[in-house]
Amino acid sequence: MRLLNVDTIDEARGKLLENAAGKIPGVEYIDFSKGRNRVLAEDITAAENVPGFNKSTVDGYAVRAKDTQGVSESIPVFLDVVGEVSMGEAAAKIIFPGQACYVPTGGMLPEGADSVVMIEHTEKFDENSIAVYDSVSVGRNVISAGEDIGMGTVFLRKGTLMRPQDTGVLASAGVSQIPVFKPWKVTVISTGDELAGADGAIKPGQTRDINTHSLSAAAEKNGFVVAEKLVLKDDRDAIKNAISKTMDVSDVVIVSGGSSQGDKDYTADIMDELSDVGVFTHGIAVKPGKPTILAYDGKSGTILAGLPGHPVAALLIFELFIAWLYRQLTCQKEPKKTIARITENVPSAGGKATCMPLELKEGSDGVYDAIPVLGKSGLMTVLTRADGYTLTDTNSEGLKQGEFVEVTLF
Ligand SMILES: Nc1nc2c(c(=O)[nH]1)N[C@H]1C(S)=C(S)[C@@H](COP(=O)(O)OP(=O)(O)OC[C@H]3O[C@@H](n4cnc5c(N)ncnc54)[C@H](O)[C@@H]3O)O[C@H]1N2
Ligand code: MOO
Repeated sequence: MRLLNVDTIDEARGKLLENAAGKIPGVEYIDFSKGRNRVLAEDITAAENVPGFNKSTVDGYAVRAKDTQGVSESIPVFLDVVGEVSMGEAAAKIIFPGQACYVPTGGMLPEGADSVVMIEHTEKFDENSIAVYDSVSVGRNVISAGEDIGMGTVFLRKGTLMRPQDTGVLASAGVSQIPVFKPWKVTVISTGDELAGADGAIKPGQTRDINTHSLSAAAEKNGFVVAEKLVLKDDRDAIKNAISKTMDVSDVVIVSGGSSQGDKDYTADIMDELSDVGVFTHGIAVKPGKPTILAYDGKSGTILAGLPGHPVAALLIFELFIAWLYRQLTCQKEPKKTIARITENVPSAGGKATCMPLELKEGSDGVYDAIPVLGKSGLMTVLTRADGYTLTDTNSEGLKQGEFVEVTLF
């Protein structure tokens, strides 16, 4: 009997991290506006205050708050209007007690003013004065200089996966070039005599190639660059040649199919032959994905991953190991999780962690119900129906109806 000597998920991750510790991606500087989905390689410190001046958040009159103490709709205070601030220009006047200055929303507060009364709470009294019918406190209707970001403070951390709001905050602070981790170059090789393309009719016994496309899409989703996509027959030499060639131009070479124990399952042997560290994991205690192969070649600095041919397993294992490793090496946070209530019992896979796809529906009490999407790992719709997955412990007895679990969203 040839049984795989399986690692737990944590053991396999530990070995991956240890062997690929040198794979921390290099750093490149790019225009901040092109940063979406890239990962910051350094903390970003503000070289200027944001905003750079005390800024009104309303159209109104800049005043000294003290002057409006005790004021109400029936007891106004009369202030002299000494001028008007223009948008985009420095406020020239100084506001002394008893004075006010018109300021538009976004305009700069004149020196001496510490608050703004909204225009609708004032009335023109004569050419040069207003009646104020509202009492304001210091800072009212004002964003203070540096309130958003103080000069010299770190406002984005290394490891941030850039979202639109991060692009916005960089713009606000005048940071035009940002250091980001270089994306890994990933080659995706699908193997199998049965594989056919997406176009045209297929013959009985053929299967349309899914993994080349889904794994390339997963690579791109994680910010990687797909170096090559190849679809090969179960031909040992052809597979070996392809892996050997693409190792020179890739950080990761993924081979889907041929990971198991069949007569034509060459992937593990080939990866072992081509890498100096060799295969350090063949078999992981996870369902789906048990036959996964992990190897490392220190000479070329290539991670070799043999993913199971079953498309659901291939995609989940990519996320659990390859995307996870990149996140670890680039100091990223793990994807957000939500809590949801399992709607039915799901038995455990016996000594294996289960990566269970789940569909989320909002329950009557506002808490998410998590409906297990049951189905074999050869059925791609299992993942299209799912909103995320939960990962059970290796020794778990399974999921119990009504139990709350953490769901990682896709
Ligand atoms: N005797 C055993 N057989 C199998 C075991 C086992 O432990 N003992 N494990 C099963 C599990 S679990 C998995 S997962 C698969 C892994 O198989 P391979 O990685 O060797 O992949 P193949 O045999 O080549 O293919 C499996 C299945 O997936 C389809 N496939 C493969 N590549 C693609 C692709 N690019 N796009 C779409 N579908 C693909 C292929 O046609 C097969 O149906 O082994 C089990 N067997
Ligand atoms: O790994 Mo297999 O994916 O359990 O189907």
